[in-house]
Amino acid sequence: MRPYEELIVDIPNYPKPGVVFKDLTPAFAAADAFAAMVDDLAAHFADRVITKVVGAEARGFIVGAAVALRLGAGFVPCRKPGKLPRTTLRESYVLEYGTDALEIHADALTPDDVVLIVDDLVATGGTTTAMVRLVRASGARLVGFGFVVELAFLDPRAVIAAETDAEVFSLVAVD
Ligand SMILES: O=P(O)(O)OC[C@H]1O[C@H](OP(=O)(O)OP(=O)(O)O)[C@H](O)[C@@H]1O
Ligand SMILES: Nc1ncnc2[nH]cnc12
Repeated sequence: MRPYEELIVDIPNYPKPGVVFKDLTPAFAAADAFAAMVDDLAAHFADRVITKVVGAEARGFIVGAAVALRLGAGFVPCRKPGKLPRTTLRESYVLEYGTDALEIHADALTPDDVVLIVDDLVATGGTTTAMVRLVRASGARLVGFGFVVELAFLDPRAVIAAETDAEVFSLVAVD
């Protein structure tokens, strides 16, 4: 078992009844576990020339920025509405426990960029779908997805496959 796996804590009925929340903060806080997580994600994509990692507020920033550093790529944030100061593109999405929208700076990616989307967790695939659409609208080329946790029982791969054939890689699958 990799060191981060045993540090992911299940919180039943958070943030609402019926949801089992996967708390990754202990795995971020342990230096060896955090390093292993970032190294395992980066290693999987190390043979690709990735120019930008795209990640979503807020937990996607923690993993995404670290993976970007390991890959020698830049990091581009997707933020909740109203947080980015310049002209943005916006996409709405549905969460396991609500709805929201994400924005990206309109000039953050160019058609020359090769993009990896990174997040701590994929559940319904709603957040990921919004990021795919923002990357596409930016004109960049999406090559893959790296997730720490995939809630496979929600079948996010089917949702992602409806958008793109880019590779999906997860470190921990929850069936
Ligand atoms: O696949 P989905 O159903 O879209 O869910 C996955 C998203 O949910 C969490 O973020 P959340 O929106 O809770 O925001 P946070 O990172 O600010 O806590 C997680 O970090 C993913 O981005
Ligand atoms: N079950 C869950 N645990 C942690 N983050 C989430 N984001 C969406 N669903 C989640």
